[in-house]
Amino acid sequence: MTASERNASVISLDRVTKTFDKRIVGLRDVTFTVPPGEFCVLLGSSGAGKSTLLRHISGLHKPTSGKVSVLGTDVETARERTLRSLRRHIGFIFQQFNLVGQLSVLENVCSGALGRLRGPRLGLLAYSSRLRREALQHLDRVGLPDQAFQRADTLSGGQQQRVAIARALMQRPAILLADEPVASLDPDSAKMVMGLLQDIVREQRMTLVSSLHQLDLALSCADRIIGLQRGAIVLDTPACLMNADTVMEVYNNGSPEPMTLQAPTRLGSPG
Ligand SMILES: Nc1ncnc2c1ncn2[C@@H]1O[C@H](COP(=O)(O)OP(=O)(O)OP(=O)(O)O)[C@@H](O)[C@H]1O
Repeated sequence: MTASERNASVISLDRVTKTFDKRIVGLRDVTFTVPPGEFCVLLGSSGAGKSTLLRHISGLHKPTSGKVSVLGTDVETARERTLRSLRRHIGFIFQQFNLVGQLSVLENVCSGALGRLRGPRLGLLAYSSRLRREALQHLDRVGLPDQAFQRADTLSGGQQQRVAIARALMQRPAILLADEPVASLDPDSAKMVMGLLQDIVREQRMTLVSSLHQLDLALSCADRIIGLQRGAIVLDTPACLMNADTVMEVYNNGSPEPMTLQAPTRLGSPG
C-alpha cells in the first residue's frame, strides 16, 4: 500500500492479522482502504471475521501484526486516551439496538451527544434546548417525529433501529460502523433500515462499514462489498459489478465448508 493511498483514506488496514490465544485466527493478512463517503459492506458467514474487523477499526482490538489507521490515528500504537477521542468520531449501530428501553425515544437520541458534553446527564431537561432540537431533527430524518416522547421499548424493532441511527447521528460522526444492523429485523424493516443508512451516508458524506449476512441487501445498498471467509478477504469489488451468482461462486470456490451466507433464494427466512 502506498503512502498516498493511506493518506486519501479514512480507514486503512495493511496486512492485518489477528490471532486469539495464539491459535484462533480472527483475521488473516487483511489489506484494504476505505475512501471518504464509501458505503462498504463486509459480507461473510458466521465466524468469518466481520466483527473482529469492525473492532479493529474502532480500536477495541489491536492487531497481532500489521497496521490499522483510522482518521489518521495509528490504532495499534495509540494510547487509550487517543482511542477514546477517535471513538467520538465513530458512530456505532448494533444488532440489538442498545437503547435504554424505559427512557423516551428523544432522551435516547440526545444521549448520542454525551461524548461531546462534559459529565453525565440525567433526564431530558439536562440536555440543552439546542441539543433537543437537534435530536428532534434527526428523529424527523429517520421518520419518527411523532414517537419522540414514547418509551423506547414500545417501538417495533425496525423503529428502534431507526432511533439508534438518530442517536449515532447526534455524535456527528465521520464514520459509522454497523455490526449486523438488520439481523434482528423482518425483511421489510431490514430493507427500510439499510435504505435509510444508504441515504443518510450519501447526504452527510459519511463513511459506513457494515457487516451483513444478507447477500441481496448488500448488493442493493453497498458501494463496495468486501467478502470474508475464515478471516481472509476473498472478494473486494464494487457492488455494481457483482450479482448473487458471482458472489456465491467466489464463496463456494474451493471451500470445504458448506455455504452459510444468506443467499437471495432464502431471503425471508430468519437469518
Ligand atoms: N475474543 C475472542 N477470543 C477468541 N476468539 C475470538 C474472539 N473474537 C472472535 N474470535 C474468533 O474469531 C473468529 C471470527 O469471529 P467474528 O466474531 O469476527 O466472526 P463474525 O464474522 O463476526 O461472525 P458472526 O456473524 O457470527 O458474528 C471466530 O473463529 C471467533 O470464534
